[in-house]
Amino acid sequence: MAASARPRRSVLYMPGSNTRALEKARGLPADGLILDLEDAVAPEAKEEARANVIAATADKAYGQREVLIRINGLETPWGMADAIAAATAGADGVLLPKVESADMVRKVDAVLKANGAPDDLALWCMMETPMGILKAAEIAGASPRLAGFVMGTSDLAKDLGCAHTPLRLPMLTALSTCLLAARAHGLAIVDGVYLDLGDDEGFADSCRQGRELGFDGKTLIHPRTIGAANAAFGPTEAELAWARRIIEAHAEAAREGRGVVVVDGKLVENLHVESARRLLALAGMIEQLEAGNAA
Ligand SMILES: CC(C)(COP(=O)(O)OP(=O)(O)OC[C@H]1O[C@@H](n2cnc3c(N)ncnc32)[C@H](O)[C@@H]1OP(=O)(O)O)[C@@H](O)C(=O)NCCC(=O)NCCSC(=O)C[C@H](O)C(=O)O
Ligand SMILES: [Mg+2]
Repeated sequence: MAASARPRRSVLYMPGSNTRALEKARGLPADGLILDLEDAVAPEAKEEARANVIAATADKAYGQREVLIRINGLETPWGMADAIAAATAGADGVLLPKVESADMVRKVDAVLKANGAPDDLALWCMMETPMGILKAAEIAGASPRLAGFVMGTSDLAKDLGCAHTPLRLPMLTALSTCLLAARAHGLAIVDGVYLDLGDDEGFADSCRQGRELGFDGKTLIHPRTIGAANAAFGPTEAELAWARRIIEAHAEAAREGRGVVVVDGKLVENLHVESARRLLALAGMIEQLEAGNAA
């Protein structure tokens, strides 16, 4: 499954054990939600968290927000039961942690299929270990169900032994490797979390960097950061105006038999027009999503 085109500017994690957060997310302006059964949930709360998450997704109360369930790995005591429960929970996708091989993806895919998962249930992979990063291309092509990658920069920093600095210089190779693999296979890709909830400026810089690198959006740990992520990864009015201008100017040039045109001193070719059309389409989808969620 190539990633469906939809806004993924802000994707908020919440622990499946936190019923207040699961409830609160119904009214939050995040494009996507990750209902977590893995690292945010203590071992003694795993069963209860699974039941909470299944109840929350069965309710269909998250509107048009994209809902992913992050299960525990199949090698853990909870992973198999999580995958079986998630198969028919009504979520948009299942997010598999610490993926290190195509085989891991195929095993979960098989469990989902054997347990009645609909064909359009997407599979997403956390990219967060050195081996996973080295195998990114193989993982990205592992299953037709695969729709996207989520960067797990906290686990990655731990395993690399590198500093988790605001602009992530020590992880840039890993981020870019996953971007290359995801885009080569038509997958979506969402950036990792920013851990310092008191550092708004650092958060904004990190979003800007993520967008420049090519990520579709950012994973978040607290609702207070949703607005800034939506602003950083959404098109600005100036970008939309430019997109409309170059589409028009290029169409005019084409009518005159020319393939390129110069607008405000900048060369515009067909590839720029394609990007401009994609941006306008994203803006339309954002408008629709926000209207749907506000209704
Ligand atoms: C970090 C938190 C523990 C803070 O929680 P809390 O103390 O409750 O914060 P606030 O009092 O400021 O909350 C204000 C209201 O917002 C709601 N809230 C808070 N967080 C969330 C959330 N994530 N989703 C939905 N709603 C949320 C509170 O309930 C308050 O509501 P109200 O009662 O109406 O006032 C907490 O934010 C938290 O648990 N965050 C998520 C942590 C998490 O999921 N971590 C795991 C994912 S990160 C990861 O694993 C990355 C990856 O794997 C890697 O390796 O990098
Ligand atoms: Mg992790």
